[in-house]
Amino acid sequence: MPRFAANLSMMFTEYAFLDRFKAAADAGFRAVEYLFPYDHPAFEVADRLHAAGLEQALFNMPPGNWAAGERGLAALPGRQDEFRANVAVALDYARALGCPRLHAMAGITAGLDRATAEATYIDNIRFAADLLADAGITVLLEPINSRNMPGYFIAHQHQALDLIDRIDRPNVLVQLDLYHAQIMDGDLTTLIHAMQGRFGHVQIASVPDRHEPDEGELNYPHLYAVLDRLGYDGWIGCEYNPRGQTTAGLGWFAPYRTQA
Ligand SMILES: O=C(O)C(=O)[C@H](O)CO
Ligand SMILES: [Mg+2]
Repeated sequence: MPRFAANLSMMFTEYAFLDRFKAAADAGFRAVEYLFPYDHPAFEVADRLHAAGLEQALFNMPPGNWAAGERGLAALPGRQDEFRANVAVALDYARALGCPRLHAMAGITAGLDRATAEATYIDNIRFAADLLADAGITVLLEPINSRNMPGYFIAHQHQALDLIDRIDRPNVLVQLDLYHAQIMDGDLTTLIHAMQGRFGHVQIASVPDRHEPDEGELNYPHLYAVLDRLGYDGWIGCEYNPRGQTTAGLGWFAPYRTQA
């Protein structure tokens, strides 16, 4: 049975961030993910997580200047020192939260020399993987669709798989966001089978509107069954924008709530 993690960057936004943990637990979730916890001290975030009895499934390493349009640093030549300092920051938070997965965003590399960006990325992700391995943390790489994030370093699943082969570290896996994968690649049942063992986290949202997974062109109950048959026992992150009030849109979650 699938196990779902509420994404607190997109869900329960009716509440202040630190209050979303209890809201998610009250709605029946047993795990959460979000983009960035860094506006709050790690101990404060951990206190809310633990008070709500939740697991921390995933969060992102610091992405550079998000407000200025930066979307990660890992593939940006000349930003290696900042990226590597950010890995240490994320590690501190991951230890406080007991989080075994960190997403390393690559950055907007349109206009940059591709070979240089790839070499920078491989070196940086190797650094992150080696630093995080002792803490038992997996580094995740996520292809992001070019409609939502034009110019982002990787948009297709095969690009991430190729880079992971070249990075050659056992604790580097794909963050398989099925919303992005449908937009850029499609054929998801075959794709998931082909990627068995290569992804360490899954995320979902409706396509094309990125709402609850009960509308749009994807048959998510079929995809949950595919993941189950492959023995995927990780979390499925609900990275969607609710159509309205978060709990009003959780009808899709009812059949899975006891397994959450
Ligand atoms: O954009 C996504 O789907 C993600 O999961 C990134 O972590 C945030 O942009
Ligand atoms: Mg995602």
